[in-house]
Amino acid sequence: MSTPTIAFIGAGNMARSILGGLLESGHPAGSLRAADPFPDSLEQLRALGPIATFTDNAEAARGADVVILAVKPQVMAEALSAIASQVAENNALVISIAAGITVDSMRARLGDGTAIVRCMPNTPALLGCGASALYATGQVGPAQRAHAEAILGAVGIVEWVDSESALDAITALSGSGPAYFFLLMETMIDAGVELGLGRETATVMARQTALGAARMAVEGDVDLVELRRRVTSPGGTTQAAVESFEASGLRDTVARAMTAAAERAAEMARELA
Ligand SMILES: NC(=O)C1=CN([C@@H]2O[C@H](COP(=O)(O)OP(=O)(O)OC[C@H]3O[C@@H](n4cnc5c(N)ncnc54)[C@H](OP(=O)(O)O)[C@@H]3O)[C@@H](O)[C@H]2O)C=CC1
Ligand SMILES: O=C(O)[C@@H]1CCC=N1
Repeated sequence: MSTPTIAFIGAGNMARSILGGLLESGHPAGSLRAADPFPDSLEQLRALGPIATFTDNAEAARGADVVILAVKPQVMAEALSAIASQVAENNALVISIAAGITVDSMRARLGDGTAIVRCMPNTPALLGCGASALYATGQVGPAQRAHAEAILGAVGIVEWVDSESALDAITALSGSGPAYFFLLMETMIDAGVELGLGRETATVMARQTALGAARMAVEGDVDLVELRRRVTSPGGTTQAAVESFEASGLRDTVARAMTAAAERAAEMARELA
């Protein structure tokens, strides 16, 4: 597979993590560029490697094989208009990581024939352990598909989905998901403090417990129910806690929260169309 020239439009958190992963995986810096109106963000990217940077989106997109849209949904329309003619000229693959920006709304600004991949990554991409779901339009060829998979694969696992609407559910699960785990950890720390622990001790123990649990969930091939069973001694402390969670409706609470996230993704798609 030839090395594609990749242009990032938007040089914020997600661009930084994906670009950093590409450099670490051996992608040559000379084939990477980025644009952002704010020089400070560009400087942070240049600290990762000698990439070309621009304050003009069209200049960054000129001649690129892949253009990655890593801006907030609210500025997407402006960014799409800026890159449209460069994308058409070069038959570039456009990858959008923005929540709630549909293929249709991108096509309206880029043209119907544009090869588009919509992607939903997550912030653990910063550490190379992200989870990204990808959806490709019919215009995306096999080589472009392989490029998209290699780019997001540089910062974690990649799953293809075969319907665009699945991305709303993915956003609710893994896109927003890291925040759910952080919230649970915050509440565990607060509860530990209520039970008499110092905040520092509670924080250290909660963080390491999350790390240990996550590694057990991912690294072994034991299913989650069995892993939970192994912690739960009959009539013991874990059973008391889990019964309390179940009685409080934890499963419904999580399902309602994820439904709210998925509905918000669909609503953003309508607002930003
Ligand atoms: N954060 C997350 O957990 C996830 C985010 N996403 C999606 O990723 C996208 C980027 O998010 P994130 O990296 O967190 O956001 P950031 O705000 O960190 O990055 C966006 C960058 O784009 C810059 N920018 C603003 N206007 C323009 C413009 N017209 N042209 C080019 N660049 C511009 C911003 O500058 P300034 O900040 O100064 O405005 C900022 O540096 C969003 O669409 C989001 O939906 C997807 C999955 C997970
Ligand atoms: O909260 C958001 O809208 C973005 C998308 C997924 C994570 N952050």
